[in-house]
Amino acid sequence: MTTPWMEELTLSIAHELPALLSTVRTPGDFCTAGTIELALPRLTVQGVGPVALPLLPVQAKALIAVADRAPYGRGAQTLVDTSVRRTWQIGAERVRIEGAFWTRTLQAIVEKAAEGLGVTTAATAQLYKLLVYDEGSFFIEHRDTEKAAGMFATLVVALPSLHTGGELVVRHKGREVRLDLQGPDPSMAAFAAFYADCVHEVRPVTSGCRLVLVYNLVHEGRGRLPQPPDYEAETQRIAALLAAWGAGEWGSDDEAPAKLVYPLEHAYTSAELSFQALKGADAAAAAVLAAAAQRSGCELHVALLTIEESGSAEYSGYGGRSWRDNGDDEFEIVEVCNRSAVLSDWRCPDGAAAELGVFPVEDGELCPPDMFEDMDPDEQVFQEATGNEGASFERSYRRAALVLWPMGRRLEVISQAGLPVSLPWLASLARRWQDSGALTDSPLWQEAHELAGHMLDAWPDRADWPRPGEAPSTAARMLATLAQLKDAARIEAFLADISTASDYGKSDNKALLEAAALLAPRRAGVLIERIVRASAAKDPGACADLLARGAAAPPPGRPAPDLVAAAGALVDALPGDPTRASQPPANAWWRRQEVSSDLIVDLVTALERIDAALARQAVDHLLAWPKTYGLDAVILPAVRRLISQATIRDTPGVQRLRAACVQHLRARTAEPLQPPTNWTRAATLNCRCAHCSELAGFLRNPDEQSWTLKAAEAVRTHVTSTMQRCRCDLDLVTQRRGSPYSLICTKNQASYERREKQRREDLQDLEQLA
Ligand SMILES: O=C(O)CCC(=O)C(=O)O
Ligand SMILES: [Fe+2]
Repeated sequence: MTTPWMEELTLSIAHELPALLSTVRTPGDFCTAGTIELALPRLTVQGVGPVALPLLPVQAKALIAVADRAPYGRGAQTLVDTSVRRTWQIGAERVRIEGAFWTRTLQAIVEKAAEGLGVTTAATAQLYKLLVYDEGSFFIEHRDTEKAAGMFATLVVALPSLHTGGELVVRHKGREVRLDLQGPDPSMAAFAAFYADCVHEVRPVTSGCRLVLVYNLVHEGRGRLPQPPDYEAETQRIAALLAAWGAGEWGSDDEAPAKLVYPLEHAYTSAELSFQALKGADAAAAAVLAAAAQRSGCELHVALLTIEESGSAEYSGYGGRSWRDNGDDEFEIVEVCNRSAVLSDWRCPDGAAAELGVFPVEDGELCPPDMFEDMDPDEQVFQEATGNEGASFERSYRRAALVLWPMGRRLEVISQAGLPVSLPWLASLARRWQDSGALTDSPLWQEAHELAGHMLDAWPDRADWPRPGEAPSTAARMLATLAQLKDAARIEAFLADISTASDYGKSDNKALLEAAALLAPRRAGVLIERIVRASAAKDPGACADLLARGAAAPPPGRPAPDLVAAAGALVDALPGDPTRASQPPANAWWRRQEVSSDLIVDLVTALERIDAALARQAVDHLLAWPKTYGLDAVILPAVRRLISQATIRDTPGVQRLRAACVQHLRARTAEPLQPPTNWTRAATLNCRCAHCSELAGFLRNPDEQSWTLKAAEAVRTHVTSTMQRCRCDLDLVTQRRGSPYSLICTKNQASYERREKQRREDLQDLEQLA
């Protein structure tokens, strides 16, 4: 529902969100942490001397020997109480830390800390103490007292020293961060900084020794002390906006975008993309959006946005908005004809990669929708005009973007991304549901059921056409997943739907029947009949395979589908009789495949199991149209296979086909078969030109074995092709001597040899069949 004022403003949420975010410019939080490369400094402690890093246990002992028990402040007093604070301290005046790189390292730490805290004015770090935490040391929750004028935060730098435990926990306004300040490597130092009014504690060290330098971060100059950036008001307004979006108050699901894509300002490569690596205003926007998304039930990711555009351009020597192409020519863009926008390389707020794949960006999802109008493309190429085409251009933009959607529309977003994304997603839900052993009322199943519903609503007419060979189609993968989920309602809807789709193929059959087995046999039969009616004319082989599989033993514990009607539909659509209405139109865009013996085997096997009368009718048809169902090419190979199967061998249909083959073979074996007694050979040629007539005379001549045709190449080629077309009993050799060359033709008895081979095969077949 749209409220009246929204109609007036005609603003979309894709305008409103960036407007609110535009005031959020400074990143920063109450606490920040990081690691930095550390060129080892020279650390000297009065009473101990030089201290090696990483810290050695003997030197930890030596440090403790010269250290004091650290006190804690209570009101104006400082007290030592090892039940409140148990750690060792060495005052700054007894610690020297130097080295060629140290000043630079500390400077970099202070800069990073200041940025993380959102401090834009200059800050310096003053060493306060060196703290040594041996096993069992800790510091309970406290706030630091202001130890120097202008101090606004505490900076802790952990020096390389092996230990476990000792995490620093910082709390502020109901939020908490827990930091393990142990560099990942001895050449790294970890640091943390937090505003002075934050409550913090150090958890007990459970082994080893924790060694930290504590600094006061001091504000230079006059003016108000830095404060943690507070975008609470913005966060609240954005959270309210997002909540309204999720509740449909910015328009129904059809009107309001399902997701929002907010491009960032800085450039990031795919490798460096993460919430943690965002800079400046990007980091600020991400932090506010992350908090607002969490409060309003939205999911937030960062991803790479790629926009590609192409269209027409014009050569322009003058003004206007134009770009200089690498040469001297100037072009102006006339019209953007194609635009594609996709998201990839997803990351979660916690830094993990999200396996989401490539998502399209739909109209109305970019924030703001016109953001690319003023932006320079990352790449732009102009193509000069050619003879029949005007000048054109291609360009692309690449930006990191924050992407969010209401949790309630997540499945819609995934299905909107298309089958390459939604199908694996559904399969993973199904697998997880099956592994969990849960029932169909579990949330996981419901989620899968809902996603499948979205996918069926958007199922493409031809999911993946043309389809690569025998790979299972997307339809088959969908059906297998629905069968895994035992989702009878969606299977039913899907089978009713794909029955008219033109991309059904043989490789779908297994999945199709496994899914159909979850339906009532009668209903399964009706749906299978529809599929056969829609596909039999185009692919009778696939339909025959479907019926043969369906008529075979059903999966254990499942009734067989009722296939009589589907079988009838296939028999009606069998190819052959050109007067049948079910025959494909002459202008069909597909070409029917040749009838194969597979079709006959499947057809007869299926029909003999499903309905004897239909089997009889089908066999009548096969024998009535020998041009389509050639006895030698199709029927005989099928019969050989059919009689090798004990369960089908003796059925009436197979017996009739066998009898027809036997009759055909007997007739052929009765014909006389003798080798030629002289040089006369068959001379029925399909050309009467002078050369071919001369050839015919030679073939008929009982006394001539060889003939030489000395003629130009064109003539030799022509006569050769006649001989090949008419399968003359001749061996050919070209004699490359003299001009023109000569074609020497020598008679053989190839046709007799072919017949003789055929005879041997026929006799073998007869022995097997009769
Ligand atoms: O050891 C730390 O990480 C913090 C120490 C601390 O809180 C303090 O010295 O006040
Ligand atoms: Fe402290």
